[in-house]
Formats: sequence, structure tokens, C-alpha cells
Amino acid sequence: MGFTDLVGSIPFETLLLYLSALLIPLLFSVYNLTQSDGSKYIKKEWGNYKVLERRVVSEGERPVIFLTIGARTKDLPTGSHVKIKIINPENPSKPIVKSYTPTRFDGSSCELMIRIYPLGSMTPSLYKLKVGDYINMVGPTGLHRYKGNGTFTHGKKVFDKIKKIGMIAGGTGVTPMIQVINKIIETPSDNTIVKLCCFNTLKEETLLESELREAEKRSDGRVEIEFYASRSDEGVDGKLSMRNLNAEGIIKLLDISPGEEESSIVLMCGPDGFVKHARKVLKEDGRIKKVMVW
Ligand SMILES: Cc1cc2nc3c(=O)[nH]c(=O)nc-3n(C[C@H](O)[C@H](O)[C@H](O)COP(=O)(O)OP(=O)(O)OC[C@H]3O[C@@H](n4cnc5c(N)ncnc54)[C@H](O)[C@@H]3O)c2cc1C
Repeated sequence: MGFTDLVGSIPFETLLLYLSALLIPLLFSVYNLTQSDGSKYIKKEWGNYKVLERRVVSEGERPVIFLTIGARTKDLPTGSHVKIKIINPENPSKPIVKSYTPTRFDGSSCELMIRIYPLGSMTPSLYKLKVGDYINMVGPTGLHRYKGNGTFTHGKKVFDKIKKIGMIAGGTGVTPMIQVINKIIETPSDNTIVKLCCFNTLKEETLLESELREAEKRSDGRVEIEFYASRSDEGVDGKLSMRNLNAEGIIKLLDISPGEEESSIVLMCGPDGFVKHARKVLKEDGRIKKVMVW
């Protein structure tokens, strides 16, 4: 019996059933790989993803831009980063690879906030990207995760039963904090309290003040945010430099009261010197044992 005879001998209803069993998963996977806006699921191998939106949030010598990339994730890995790769014009066999922490990274897209350094090896190329261009990306990378309801993991390390999160962010170091804050706000049952202190050099360089104030309002009192500047005469909430803070000052700023140290965690991200100082003084003091650095 030939193939045509074999197919002809199968009842029509059975044939239809077989065909739908084959076709439905196939159509579903094609739909999942690429949506009409050009976004697709991000993979752990390098791939090209479309720029869906570009927004300049701050101009000046070191502008800050938002790029929305058509890269989606299934498992909402709050805390993770992505890596971007570009060709190195000086040495094409050695590409330039840098990490970025999406401010939002979920089932619809990946949103990046990037400060542009005019002499940087990567960021001037990212500044030139237009909507519809593609970037080479891989992710999610990194081990930091906020699992929700006061639980963080970093590889095998677990920090749970956290009731208060103190966040200190220097400049664009605010990006992982926004990720965690977004997750808490989007989960009404997550009652973890957040105090975020943003440090910038100049008051004019304060990043995302209105967006963060909006998040504060939407948080039902769970999130409080303050903005400081180290060099301007005064910041939005005062003139303050991380370098001048001791452990007592940091703990006070983060509203961690005596007795709350065990159920609190301090998250930090920013330039090397900023993080090094905060980490050192908190370690020497010893009261805050749970610290996560991005
Ligand atoms: C895990 C991780 C997450 C990150 N997430 C983000 C993010 O979400 N958004 C973001 O904008 N960046 C983020 N970064 C930093 C990013 O990876 C690059 O290092 C940064 O964009 C600079 O790239 P560049 O190649 O253009 O500059 P480079 O070639 O590295 O530097 C060029 C010049 O800029 C100066 N410069 C570079 N970085 C800084 C800095 N932080 N402060 C002051 N001067 C600097 C250098 O002194 C140098 O003179 C992250 C880094 C890590 C490790």
C-alpha cells in the first residue's frame, strides 16, 4: 500500500485530528518566537533583537536614554541582567561586551536605561540606535533574583523573611532597584517595605525623579524614595555624598530601626568607589548582615 492509499484509508475525522495535533503546537511555537511587533523570547545564546522604542530621559554631557528591546522572558527573572555585544572597530576579532540591568524585563519587552559616556567603547554606539535597528544580546544573565514576598536569591544563597529593603543607588545603579520596585508594586500581596536613596553627582543629573515619584504613589505606602546630590549646593532632598556617610548614617537613611536589622536587607549598585565604601562601613559595623551588591 502506497502513502496516498494509506492516507486515503484513514477516516477524515481521524486525519483532521492528527493534522491539528501536528499543526497547533507548530503555529503556537512560531507565534511565541516572533510577535507582530518583532519581539521574541530571549535566549542564552547571542541573538539579534529589535529596538522597539527610544527615549532620551536626560540630555547634557552624559545623556541618559531608554531603549525598549523586543526581547521577552517567560520566567520574570527580577534582578537579572542582559549582555550586549558590538563589533570592536579596533580589533574585529575581539568584540566589546557590556552588561545592562533592565528596568523592566518581562513577557512583553526588555527596557534598558543607559548613561552615554562620550568616550565610552560601547555607549556611543547604543546612543546612535534607531527604532527598527537590531542589537546583539544575550540573557538573562547574572545570579541576583528577587523571588517576591521578601525572598532574594544569589546563586545558592537565599535571603528570606525580609520585611524591609534598604536600597542605595549611585547614578545608573538605580536600574536593578527599579526592577525590584516594579515587581513589588505589581504584586499587591507583597508587603515588603522599600526605602530607596538615589545618589547623583549633580542635582541636574537626578535620574527618573518623576517616574520614581509616580512609582512611590502607586506603591500604597510600601515604597519611599529620596534623592541626594554630592556636588550641587543641594540635592532634591539634600546635599549628601556616600563618602561622608558612616554605617550609622546609612542605616538611619534607610530607616532601619533597632531590632529590624535581622529582617532587613541592603541592596547596592553604583560606581566602584561608591559601592566599596558602603560595603566596607556596613561590614565593619556588623549590624546589617544581609547585603546584595549588583
Ligand atoms: C551587572 C552590571 C549591570 C549594569 N547595568 C547598567 C545599566 O543598567 N545602565 C548603564 O548605563 N550601565 C550599566 N552598567 C555599566 C555598563 O556595563 C558599562 O560599563 C557602561 O555603559 C560604560 O560603557 P562604555 O563602554 O560606553 O564606557 P567605557 O569604555 O567603559 O568607559 C569610557 C569612559 O567613561 C567613564 N565611565 C564608564 N563608566 C562609568 C561610570 N559608571 N561612572 C563614571 N564614569 C564612567 C570611564 O571613566 C571612561 O573614561 C552595568 C554594569 C554591570 C557590571
